[in-house]
Amino acid sequence: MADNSGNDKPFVLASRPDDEKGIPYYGVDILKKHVNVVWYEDFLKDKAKYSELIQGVILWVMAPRVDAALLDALPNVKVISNVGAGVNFLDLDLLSSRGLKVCNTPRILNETTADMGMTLLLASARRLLEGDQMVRDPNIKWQINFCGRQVSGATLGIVGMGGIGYAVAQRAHAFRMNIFYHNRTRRPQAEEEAVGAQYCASLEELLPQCDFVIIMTPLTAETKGMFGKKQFDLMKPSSTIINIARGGIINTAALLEALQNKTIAAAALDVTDPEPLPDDHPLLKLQNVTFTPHLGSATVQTRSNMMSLAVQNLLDALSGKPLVNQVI
Ligand SMILES: O=CC(=O)O
Repeated sequence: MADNSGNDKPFVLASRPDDEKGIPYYGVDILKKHVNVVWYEDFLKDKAKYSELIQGVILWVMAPRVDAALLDALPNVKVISNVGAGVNFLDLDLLSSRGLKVCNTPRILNETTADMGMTLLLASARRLLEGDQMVRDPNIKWQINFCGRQVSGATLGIVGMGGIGYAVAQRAHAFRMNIFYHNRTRRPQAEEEAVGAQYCASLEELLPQCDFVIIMTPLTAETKGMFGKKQFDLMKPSSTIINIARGGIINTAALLEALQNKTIAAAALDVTDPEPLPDDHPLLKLQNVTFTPHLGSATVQTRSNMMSLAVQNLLDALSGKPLVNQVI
């Protein structure tokens, strides 16, 4: 492509590294090797300079926000390339009505995200953060009889048996957990001896049996608010809910009530609705909730791989090559 930069790399819009959701330094290096980066803030300051040049947008942790106003200002944009698997935050109808391609980076984050799912499960079960606080804080009495909940041999329910769900099941199997799963379609591979998960056709069947329930399903119109009062009422009072998918799958008010009323024992949340939670949100006051700030795929190795794949997707889309990771 001819441009005024003295090279043939396409111009691509992205979020600046010092933004809250900006690209980290290792991502910037990968990006700059292959494209001319226009930082979103620079674009906002001088739209006339960049509008016509920009052919693609790289989305890092859902930023920058792609809406009709942005697309109106980018007449030559052809592809939106997401560094991540879930694209629930994009208006796919709008993007397809404008003839744009959307790509994502599924699969390469499965193992890392499953590691995080198990990390949250273990941390919540064994009260890791409360124990850490107890050791550090001179105002909290050090006590050796500070018990958590048993993981080995306990029963895990996996809601959403895609690639990440399967990787969680493999890890849970190594912990000798009994595994149940619920998925729109049955996954025979998960039921084989190597993992030994048992299928439940409904949440009604799955939830009452489980000590831990981990949510791994994408956020769609069908899964939005999938966990509300009715589902928490079906869970054991000693059970823990873990969400490493999207905050909106759980009704936040119902979760708060379930935790406050001891309908369930604990929660471990990598994602919330809203995200982040406002500083004064009552969930933040509860000791039996373990939080992480949407870190499912957050290792430098995996996030670098995701960035490389997203850039490759973008370049393929611009050069008209067949797309492996095309959402629309
Ligand atoms: O949340 C992260 C992703 O969708 O990849």
